[in-house]
Amino acid sequence: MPAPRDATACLALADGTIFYGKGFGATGETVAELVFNTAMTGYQEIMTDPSYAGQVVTFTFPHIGNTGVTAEDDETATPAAAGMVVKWDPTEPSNWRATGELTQWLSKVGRIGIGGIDTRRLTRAIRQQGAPHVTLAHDPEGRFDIEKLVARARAWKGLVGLDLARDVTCAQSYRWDEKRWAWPQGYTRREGPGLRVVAVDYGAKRNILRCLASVGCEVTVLPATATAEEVLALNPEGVFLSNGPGDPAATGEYAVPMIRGVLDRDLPLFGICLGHQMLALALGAKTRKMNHGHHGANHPVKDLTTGKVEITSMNHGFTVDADTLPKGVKETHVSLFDGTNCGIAVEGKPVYSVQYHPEASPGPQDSFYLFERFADAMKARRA
Ligand SMILES: NC(=O)CC[C@H](N)C(=O)O
Repeated sequence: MPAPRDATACLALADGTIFYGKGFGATGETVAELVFNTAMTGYQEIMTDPSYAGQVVTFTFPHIGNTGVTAEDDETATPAAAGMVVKWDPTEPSNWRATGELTQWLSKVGRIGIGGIDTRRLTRAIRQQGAPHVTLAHDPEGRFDIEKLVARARAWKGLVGLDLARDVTCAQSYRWDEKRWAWPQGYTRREGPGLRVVAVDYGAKRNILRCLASVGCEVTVLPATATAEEVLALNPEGVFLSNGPGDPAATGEYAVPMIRGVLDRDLPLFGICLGHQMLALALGAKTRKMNHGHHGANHPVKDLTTGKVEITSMNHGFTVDADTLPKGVKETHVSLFDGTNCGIAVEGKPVYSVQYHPEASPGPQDSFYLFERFADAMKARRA
């Protein structure tokens, strides 16, 4: 199919399918895995979630841009997602919190956007093919060498075996001292008692650190490659393993020895998403790549202990294989969409993790209790 005359951007899938559209944001080319996210809000939080490194995000919700952008919604300093695909041209912002426009912000942060795409057709292709490899190109002159773009997508090796946490982690350890809180409506912030938590940063979202602070944690953040000795030298009362991009098995090469060293000390330990997957690996389980993963803000998850269902925020393309969980480790949560594992706990110990995002951002806050559980475990240990 020849490029339509007004096309200024192009999305080339590795199987040769081409989508033309209108470019916005940065110009140039990027190669990545293509996923879709079904959240109706929170495009800025999604674009700045470090877990999206190596991925281009298709937004299935059509009104993108309508709340503009504000630095308050950045989940990290520089966005990790490689680019964004939307149905319409981004909408003009109309929101009191907006300090800027999505398109200008995207240019500033050097990420490519493409609008005018049949995102329903594209989403079906993602579901059928399994998150495809793509090249996204934006050229205001509309010059696209389609063969080259497809060849580049085909040549890319993909996320399996790729450790990206090293790229997005903090360069140095730091104390989380922001005085902004995050908790569900009606919740009263817990003052003190200053629970000493070490959070290992594999690409941590800021709202996780805010949630920890909101339940009374004093958080020191350490880079992804921190060793057990470095973590324990800070005399933590609890250790947190963050979310992050890439293949957990690749990241596990350095994370697993650290986690095992911490597990030996019987400290409360809590992990989210990549942190969940790496805790599972450290306990001896296996992870695998999913077809197209889970990316959205309305995923039902069942708590197998209480029978309650929570609506959760999700963003993962790998999953823990529950059949490989060793004795003494129980499955605590499952996805009601496809039955995949959504949580584990070590029996009799305050060591647990979840595949989804209790910090929301964006999404519902049903699962905030997990942060309180972590704080309670540390307090119980003190007592
Ligand atoms: N949000 C995350 O931490 C994602 C974890 C992992 N990179 C995955 O895609 O499954």
